[in-house]
This record gives sequence, structure tokens and C-alpha cells, in this order.
Amino acid sequence: MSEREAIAKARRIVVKAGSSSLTTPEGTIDAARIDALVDVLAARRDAGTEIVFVSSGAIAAGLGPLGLVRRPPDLATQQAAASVGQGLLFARYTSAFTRHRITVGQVLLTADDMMRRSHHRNAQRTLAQLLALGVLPIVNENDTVATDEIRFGDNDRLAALVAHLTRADALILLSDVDALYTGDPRRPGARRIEDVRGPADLAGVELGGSGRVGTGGMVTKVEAARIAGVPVVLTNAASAAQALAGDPAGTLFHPADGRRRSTRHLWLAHATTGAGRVMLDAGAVEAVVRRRKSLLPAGVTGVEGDFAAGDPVDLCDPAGRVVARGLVNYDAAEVPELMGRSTRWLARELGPEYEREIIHRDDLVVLADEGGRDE
Ligand SMILES: Nc1ncnc2c1ncn2[C@@H]1O[C@H](COP(=O)(O)OP(=O)(O)O)[C@@H](O)[C@H]1O
Ligand SMILES: N[C@@H](CCC(=O)OP(=O)(O)O)C(=O)O
Repeated sequence: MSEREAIAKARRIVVKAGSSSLTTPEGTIDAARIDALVDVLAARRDAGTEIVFVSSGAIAAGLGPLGLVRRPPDLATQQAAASVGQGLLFARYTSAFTRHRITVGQVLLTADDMMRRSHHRNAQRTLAQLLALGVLPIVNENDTVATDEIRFGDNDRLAALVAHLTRADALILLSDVDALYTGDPRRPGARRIEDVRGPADLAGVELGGSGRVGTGGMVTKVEAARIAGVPVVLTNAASAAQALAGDPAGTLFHPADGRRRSTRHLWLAHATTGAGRVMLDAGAVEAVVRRRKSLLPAGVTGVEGDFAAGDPVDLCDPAGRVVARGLVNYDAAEVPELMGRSTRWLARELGPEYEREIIHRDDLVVLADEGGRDE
């Protein structure tokens, strides 16, 4: 079965629509386009496929009501716009889907919900229960509380992680361009790309920035396709029906073979940046990278940055190369006192709570797997 056929037959699909497909240049909801898209999603739902809809547009839809003409640069005004726009957006979805007798449920996620184990399980359970109850979940980032440090910003990577979280069979990314091009299609000479089977198909492709109201441009869409682990179609909202039907619309990203990684690990590897750096000696690199062990204080030689317990941090080898990323169990200020010490010594001298590892192996992702990263 081809991947297009697999999309046509998929039992569960995540569909993501970008701000530019849902809002007008005046910063209001584009009711006609929303209704048209809802008709397409409802038709596929009625045919028996579970749909999880990831909708951007909260910030863009809040601009008009606040008298703003363009996306504000500061986070506080973006958060305020999202607060206004998300309510309007969801009200529109509720009435549009109700015409099809489909009940919708609003799910607002933060990056933490993808990363921290307890939050992650919670989000997974909620989405599974909504689907089990026949509800169509409509997901967005919880922009009103997301701060710059813990923010996805774009919904492309969020949609890819939601595809993992819900074990969807396919991901459809709807934008204001009908496909991926060899360069920004607003400039002459850009050619359309039908299929992306691996990094070689992206060699020389210029992944430009976003359009009028979107975030991330093509970079985050290609990143989303890389981490989704299922077939991904990138096209415009007007071609949503063809994309869902498995017809040749937009660009098809074929999933890479190989083991599927957990959503949390994908998030750590692809969607976070380290809040600081922890330097490892050669023995610790060997333990973490080769033997997939937890990072113990004994193998730490230094620390940089001002992170707090629970933050993602980069782990560097003695040459300064980032080899792994993980959720750290200590604040940056605590680490120097623990470095080079055995956990037994620390427990005896400082108390049993210091027996814990710097990073537990379940909270670690080895970036050397990805060919390493020099940062
Ligand atoms: N190589 C490329 N192929 C297609 N579109 C591109 C490319 N480089 C940049 N773009 C631009 O990316 C924009 C879509 O990204 P974005 O504005 O973030 O969309 P959305 O709001 O749908 O997420 C398009 O308007 C397009 O002009
Ligand atoms: N969560 C944000 C999404 C930000 C954004 O612009 O995303 P996108 O249009 O998908 O590139 C919102 O609803 O405004």
C-alpha cells in the first residue's frame, strides 16, 4: 500500500491548520474558510476516521478585536491577543461542528505537557478519552500562559508530537502554500517538490521564514515532518479534501524507517533548547551515550547557565560537543558541590535526597544518535 493510500485508509489523522488559513488580513476569524475546512473534516469523521484537529490562529484572531494591525513583538500582548482570539476561534468551531452534530473539546497544551512525564501521561489520557467518547479534540498551544522559554511558538512541531501522543496514522499540515518549494514561492524560480523521502531530497532547498501571521515558516514544518514518524502531507487548506482522500495534493513526506522514539524523547531532542550546559568527563560520556546510563555526579566536571531542577540541559563531552540532552534533577547552583562525588558519599555527607542522579536515563536523549550537534 502506498503512503497516499495509507492516508486514505487511516483510522486516526491529525490535521493542523496554520494562522494564515484561518484568519483575515484584518486580524479576525475567516468564517467562510473555517466553515469550509470544518465541512471537510466532518465528512472524513462521518466516514469513520477519528480526527484530531490542531488549530493555530488564536493570536491572529485576537488582533482585530484589540485594534492591532500586525502581530505584536512582545510576549505579553501576544498572550493577551491569544486570550481574546482563542475564545472567538473555539466559539466558531463549536457552532460549525455542531451543524454536523459533532461535539468538539478544547485542549490547550504547553510544552511542559509534552516533556514532563506526569503531564504527558495526563495529556495522552485526556485525548484518548475524548476520542473514546466520540469527541473531536481541537488542540492549540496554551499561549496565554506559555512563556518564551517553555514555548513551542509554532504549532507544526506540536502537531507532530500530538500525532505521536495519539498514535495517529498520518499528519496533514495545512498552510497558505500548496506545497514545499525549492525556495520561497513568493520569489520567482521556486519549483514544487512532490515527495520528500529523506534529507537528500531537501539538499539545496531554501526553507524560508513565515508569511504574514504564521510562525516558523517552512523550517518548523520540515522539522515536524521529520519527527512525526508517520506520512505527512503539506498543502494548503483549499486542498484539504484531496490530501485526506490520498489524492496527490501538496508534498508528501515519507516517514523514515527505524524505531519510533517516545514523544517525550522527541520533544527533548527536537523541540527544546538546553537551559544550560553540564560538562561530562570521558567516562560519563561513555556511560550516557554508549551504555544509556543515568548521569551521576561523579562524571560531571562543570556547569554553565542558570537552570532550575526540571529544566532541559545540554550534556557536553570534554571537547564541548553537545552529545545528549536531559531533564536535570538539580538547580545549577547545587551542581558544583556535587561534581566528582560518588552518590554514596553525597548521601552520607549531605543526606539521602542527594543520592539521586543528576539526570535519570528515562529523562535523557542521546543526540549523538542524530549525528551529534555542535552548538
Ligand atoms: N521553501 C518553501 N516552500 C514553501 N513555502 C515557503 C518556503 N520557504 C518559505 N515559505 C513560506 O512559508 C510560509 C508558510 O509558513 P507559515 O507562515 O509559518 O505558515 P502557517 O501559518 O500555515 O503555519 C508560506 O507563506 C511561504 O511563503
Ligand atoms: N498558538 C499560536 C500559533 C502560532 C502560529 O502562528 O502558528 P502557525 O500559524 O501554525 O505557524 C496561535 O494560535 O496563535
